[in-house]
Amino acid sequence: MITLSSPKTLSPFSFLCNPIPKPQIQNPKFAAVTQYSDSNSKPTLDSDCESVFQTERGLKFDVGGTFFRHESATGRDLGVLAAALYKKSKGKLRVLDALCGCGIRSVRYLVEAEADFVLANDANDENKKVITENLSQVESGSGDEARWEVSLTDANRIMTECYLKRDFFDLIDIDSFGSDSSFLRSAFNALKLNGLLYVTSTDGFSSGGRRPQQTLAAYGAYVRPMPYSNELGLRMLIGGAVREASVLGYRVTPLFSYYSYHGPIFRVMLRVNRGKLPDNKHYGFISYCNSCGSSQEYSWAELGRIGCPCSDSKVSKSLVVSGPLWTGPLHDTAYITEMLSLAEEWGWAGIETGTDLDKLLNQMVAESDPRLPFGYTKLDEVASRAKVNSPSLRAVMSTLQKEGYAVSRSHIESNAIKTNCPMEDCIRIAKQLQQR
Ligand SMILES: C[S@@+](CC[C@H](N)C(=O)[O-])C[C@H]1O[C@@H](n2cnc3c(N)ncnc32)[C@H](O)[C@@H]1O
Repeated sequence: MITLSSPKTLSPFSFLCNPIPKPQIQNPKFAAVTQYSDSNSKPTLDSDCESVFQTERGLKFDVGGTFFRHESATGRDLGVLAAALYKKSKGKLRVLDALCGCGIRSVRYLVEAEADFVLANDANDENKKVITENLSQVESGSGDEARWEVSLTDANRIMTECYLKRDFFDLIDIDSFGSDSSFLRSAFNALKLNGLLYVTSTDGFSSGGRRPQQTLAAYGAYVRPMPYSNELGLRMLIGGAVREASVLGYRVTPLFSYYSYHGPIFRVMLRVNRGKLPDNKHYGFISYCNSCGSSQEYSWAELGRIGCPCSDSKVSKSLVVSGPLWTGPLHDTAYITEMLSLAEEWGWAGIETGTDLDKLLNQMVAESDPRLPFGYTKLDEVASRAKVNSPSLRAVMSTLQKEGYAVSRSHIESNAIKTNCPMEDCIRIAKQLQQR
């Protein structure tokens, strides 16, 4: 039962006295607002509609002039599921929503994941009214019993303040514009051991390999153009977190990795523990040969053998290399399976959007098959190399399975497959299918 009460605002921090410049708030053309009506809970995207909407669970949100993206709803759904699993297993959940916008995630963490406490922070003090009004749907409590607080400061500042007070969180959500890398270190510091860090990037240009100097600065990875750029984006994000975590003596494990072309948005849920990655396991390099279309992974120890079997010369103009990046699993299968059962138990089909969460989570389970390699193979690329029309996804997958290869769809690219079948055999199969 949600009751109304007055909000409590976090006091300013006197000892961190450098004034933080007001962040550049993008005036987003994407911030079209979704309106839900009581009669029809399916949203319609319409930038002219009112800025108030209601979720299927009766929560009302005013997005006011805040940055609100309807398309981020699936990312919010996944975050809430993970938070609820954490609460179920640990019995306690304290969340820091470090860039909360209108506070929609904060409310959802409180009501749907039953968080004990949420600190909702946003640097834009013009958002205060909207955030507090939205959070006022949940009783605020007071003192040790406080269920939520609002803070209006820079995310790094609030996380550093919490760390210095030894006030640690079970889950920190960093939903930033562009790259989140500047928030990582203070987020690790403010997180409990075994806690969850939900990080974001909306930097599709960089993962496309068009700004290698920028990816080097932000994520410590030199990223070049490769056909599976959106998976590179996720791996670059995780790799950046691996690097930052190891500076502090932590290691991260991805629980799920989610890409959406709306934005685009790259979101990764990481579990953070003390310790280093053994021998830089899963933190290495990937090569792609533009000539033959094959990809290969290399650990740091294998850097000396970078090359493509299709070329006599080791250094080929056709070969591009990106890294270091996360080369390990994008998802923890057991964890996604738990998320799936919870979504089913709740009767969830995407609480805000009606998205088919079951389908998404099932695809994530399928693409977690340990036999499947880095990247995905776009069927258009296969068709172009085979000089045939693009084959049907279903026919290619069924042929690959019959030939004993591992294969799955990719939640990242609809007309692509993940497979351990070499490109030359994919080309052969595409030609055979064309002849039928
Ligand atoms: C992508 S929006 C957040 C959307 C929100 N989490 C949601 O689910 O709808 C990013 C927010 O970060 C805030 N912001 C930008 N820079 C910040 C900073 N350095 N510290 C804290 N908040 C910041 C902006 O005011 C904006 O509301």
